[in-house]
Amino acid sequence: MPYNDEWDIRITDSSLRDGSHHKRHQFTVDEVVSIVEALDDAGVPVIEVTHGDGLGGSSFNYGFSKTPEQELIKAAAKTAKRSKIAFLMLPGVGVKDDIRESADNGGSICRIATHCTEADVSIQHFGLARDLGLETVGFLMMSHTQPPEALAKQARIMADAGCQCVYVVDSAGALILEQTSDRIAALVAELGNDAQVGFHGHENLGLGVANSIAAVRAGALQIDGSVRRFGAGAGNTAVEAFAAVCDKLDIKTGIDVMKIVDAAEDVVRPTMPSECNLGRMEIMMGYAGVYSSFLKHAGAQAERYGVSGAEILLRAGQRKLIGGQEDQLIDIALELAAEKKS
Ligand SMILES: C[C@H](O)CC(=O)C(=O)O
Ligand SMILES: [Mn+2]
Repeated sequence: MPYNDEWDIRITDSSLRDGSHHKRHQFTVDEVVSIVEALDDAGVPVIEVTHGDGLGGSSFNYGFSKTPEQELIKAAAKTAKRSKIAFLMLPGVGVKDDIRESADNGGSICRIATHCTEADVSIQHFGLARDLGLETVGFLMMSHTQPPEALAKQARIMADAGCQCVYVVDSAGALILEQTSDRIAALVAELGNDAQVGFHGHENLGLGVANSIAAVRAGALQIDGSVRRFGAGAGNTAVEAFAAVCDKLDIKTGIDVMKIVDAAEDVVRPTMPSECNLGRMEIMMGYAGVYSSFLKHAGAQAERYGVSGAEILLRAGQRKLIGGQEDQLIDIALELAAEKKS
């Protein structure tokens, strides 16, 4: 079943949220306005704008924002003519008042993210979002760590709480083709008509676009990406490449391929501090199953303690660290430094 009359699937661009990790949360209002203008004009249906770690993420632990995220959400909503503006919140990092403020500032899609075994912490937030008349999306982060059946049970908790689309979130860019489609298929089977299923990919093993196509073939109706891959780790599925592939496969996205490739090159790239690399640290994240937003934190600790960033990430994967445990990267760096001395 297609998403609606216009699209077979709906694409959400996350460059102004997931890209915030790569930019160390330094977006300005002018940058947000120029990116939203270009994406809106290219037909991107949804644009997500928030601190990389969601509402309330601006902090010592995650990194302070240059511009308050509510100003960015407001500017995005004022600029967009057709695109809807989404925002992300992680219960505990953000609070319910952040959702109310984002809605007041023009955000219309509330995306609630939890670790993929802890969907129950999202229940009250989905309730609030629906009461406010917002569209709702649920994010099961680090989905590679759980088998399809376990993820489907967590998706059911979100759907029963009022979530209208549950995402398999490959936070570590660790899923490989069938591992993606098996998870999507399990959620589709569990949710039926109760909620849609989505996929959020990362490029740490170079599989973002291929995994997203596998997800669509397994029944996903919503797909995330970031123009120019502007996201954490090696970045997200490139929206422009994915839109082009969909066009060739006759999957309707509503995105104008010529306009989105221009937006990627001429508007988004100049706002990026650098291209999102697929170097040894990023590959290690996909290989070891590490949360993509750990990249900058691991890099900083590697430099501070004179140890290998790739080693830090490998150990983070072995310890199965999850979002919120950024401080443990310091312990690992200290441990590696001590081993180096002895
Ligand atoms: C808060 C995270 O950055 C959410 C996300 O994009 C992911 O887990 O991937
Ligand atoms: Mn992500």
